[in-house]
Amino acid sequence: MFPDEMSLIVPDALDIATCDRLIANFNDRLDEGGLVQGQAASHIRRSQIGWFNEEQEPVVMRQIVDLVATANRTCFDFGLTDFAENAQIARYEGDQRGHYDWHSDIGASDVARRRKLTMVIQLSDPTDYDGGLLQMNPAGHIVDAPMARGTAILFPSFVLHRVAPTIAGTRFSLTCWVHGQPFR
Ligand SMILES: O=C(O)CCC(=O)C(=O)O
Ligand SMILES: [Fe+2]
Repeated sequence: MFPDEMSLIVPDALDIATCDRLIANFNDRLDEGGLVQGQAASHIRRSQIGWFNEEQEPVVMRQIVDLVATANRTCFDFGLTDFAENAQIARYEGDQRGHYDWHSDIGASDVARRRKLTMVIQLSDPTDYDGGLLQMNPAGHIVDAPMARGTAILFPSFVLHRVAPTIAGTRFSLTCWVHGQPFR
């Protein structure tokens, strides 16, 4: 069964304590994101990002792997083979109007062309920021992602999505990609 509106919502993918811990661990270790071919492209993306792997966060990665396996088996049925990139933590600041303009996650690089499934987890409480909405445009209309803390949103990596400008407070997210043979 392919999910409605192309995206699958999984509430409570991470518990609140884990969201808090990831935010606290990463908050002072994030660097400016949104470099496009080495150039700052703040009109496309303004956020600070960091990365973690299975060694650094074994429990979180295990939860993600299990969740993705179930989601793929029950909904997407894509040919997924590996997690070829580390997981990303991003921070969008209201006083910088943190955002990420409309894009697909499938890119030209060797790794980005193998992205098939994208998963975003909402790490922040919705009362901690205004704006900063994750939105998808799977079929010519905009679908807002749920904001509840710990909720995972999974969608095919070719689906257009954005983070609308954050206008107050701070939003943190966790994003990872699952890879396989490029779509054909
Ligand atoms: O932070 C988010 O909610 C989405 C991030 C994203 O789309 C990306 O890193 O490709
Ligand atoms: Fe994205």
